[in-house]
Amino acid sequence: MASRFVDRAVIHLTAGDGGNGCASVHREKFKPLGGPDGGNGGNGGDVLLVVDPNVHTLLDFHFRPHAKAGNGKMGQGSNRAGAAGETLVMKVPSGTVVFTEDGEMVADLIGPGTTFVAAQGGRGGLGNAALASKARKAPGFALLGEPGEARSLTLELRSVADVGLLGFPSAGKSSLISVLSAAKPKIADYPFTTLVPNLGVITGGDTVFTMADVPGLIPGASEGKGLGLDFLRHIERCAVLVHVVDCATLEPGRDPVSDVDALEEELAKYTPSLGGKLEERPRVVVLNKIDVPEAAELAEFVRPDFEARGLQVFEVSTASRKGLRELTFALAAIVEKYREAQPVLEPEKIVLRPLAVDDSGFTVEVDPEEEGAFIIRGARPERWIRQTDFGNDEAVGYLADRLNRLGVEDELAKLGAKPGSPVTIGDVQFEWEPSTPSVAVHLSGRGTDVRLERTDRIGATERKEARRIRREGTGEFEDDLDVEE
Ligand SMILES: Nc1nc2c(ncn2[C@@H]2O[C@H](COP(=O)(O)OP(=O)(O)OP(=O)(O)O)[C@@H](O)[C@H]2O)c(=O)[nH]1
Ligand SMILES: [Mg+2]
Repeated sequence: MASRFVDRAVIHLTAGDGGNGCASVHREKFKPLGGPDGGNGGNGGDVLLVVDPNVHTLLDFHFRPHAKAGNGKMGQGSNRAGAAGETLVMKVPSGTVVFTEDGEMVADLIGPGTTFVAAQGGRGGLGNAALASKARKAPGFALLGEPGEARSLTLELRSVADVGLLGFPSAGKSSLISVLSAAKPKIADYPFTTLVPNLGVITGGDTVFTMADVPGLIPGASEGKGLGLDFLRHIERCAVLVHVVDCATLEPGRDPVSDVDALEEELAKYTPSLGGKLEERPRVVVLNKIDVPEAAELAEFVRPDFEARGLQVFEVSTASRKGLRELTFALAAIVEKYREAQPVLEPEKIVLRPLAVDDSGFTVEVDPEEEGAFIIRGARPERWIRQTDFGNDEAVGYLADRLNRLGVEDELAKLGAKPGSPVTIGDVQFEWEPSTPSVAVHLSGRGTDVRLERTDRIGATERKEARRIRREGTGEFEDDLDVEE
């Protein structure tokens, strides 16, 4: 029998790459030297996790843990933007909690439609039309699309049930759900029948509530015995915990009071990762199997012990269906009370995006591994590196201008960088060439494309068009551009 608990899955997601921008020059009959008209590349598709009410387990991810969204298409001439890459939607059950590889919780997805942007598509690169400016009238280059984000995430399912059942294996937890609701979980006389929590919907008077049954718990579970404590995350959200006690067990050393005590001891060792404390959750005791005469006697005998602890006690038999009505109504009342005390949470259609961080800064440090070398860090410089086609001198010149304008050069000079000092940004290392006036002239931003007439004046209309493309195409780039007009 598999002892693996399946409501946890590690998935590997790759968002789509952004399409490259296009460097193109407008051509018309009798007017061979037109302005730049290369379109922007399309953004890569995101990978989204979306809560779907028809999905109940994470099992699918177990078998198919890899997923990739569509790439953005390249921009083209005549100002044609590349199509955006297709978004990939992965359907998850309500109650899915998402963790990063470092174990940091990044999303807790509850309610149909709740969406988490799990991996962001790379931005498309700007085409040369959008890069045109007064100083760089006909750029002979375009920006590369950025690679899509690649991430490994751990998904964990925590039921959003109102009532959580606890009990030794074979106490009758699954049986109880099956007689109280329409759920038909697997019931058998061997322990650990339940490997995946079952969920049942129960009606008590005007109250409709859910009940989750979790795999049997045994002493030592907190050290990993049996199925361990992993599945306790399923009851973290429950309004009330129900101890289901087998009063008919013939196992030596077991009786209702010590069973409950043993499980309470294990519970105390579990730290809910969603916060809150399980100790504070209300509990009731269900003494099961009273259709067996000895069990009925035992139940009657131990009832006062539990009541003395302030616990509500119900004697039931899922076999002869005794005591179920009372139990149902009592649970409905506790759930009602709990709901009234909770702030109303309607997370319809919530979209969780990674936090927007301030990416304007950068740092320059001495490279600890290479003498006389430097490392530049920062979201913008690193992005600019990814956008640069290093096979194109003009594109490299544009990068140098951007870095210079950000203040990277000043900072390097301050730290004592010399011409030729190795400088690393992201995945790329190059030799630092300070833009002395002569260099600056060399990288003046004029088109180096032989088809371009360098004196060609760019008209106001073209500049306006470039602005429009920037705005409409990939507006998010605005602050990245160092276009002086
Ligand atoms: N006589 C009697 N047997 C019962 C009653 N309730 C459950 N059983 C039996 O107890 C056994 C275990 O029942 P389950 O509902 O599978 O128990 P469980 O607590 O879900 O067990 P695990 O999933 O293994 O933790 C089965 O053989 C049931 O038929 C009852 O009220 N009376
Ligand atoms: Mg069961």
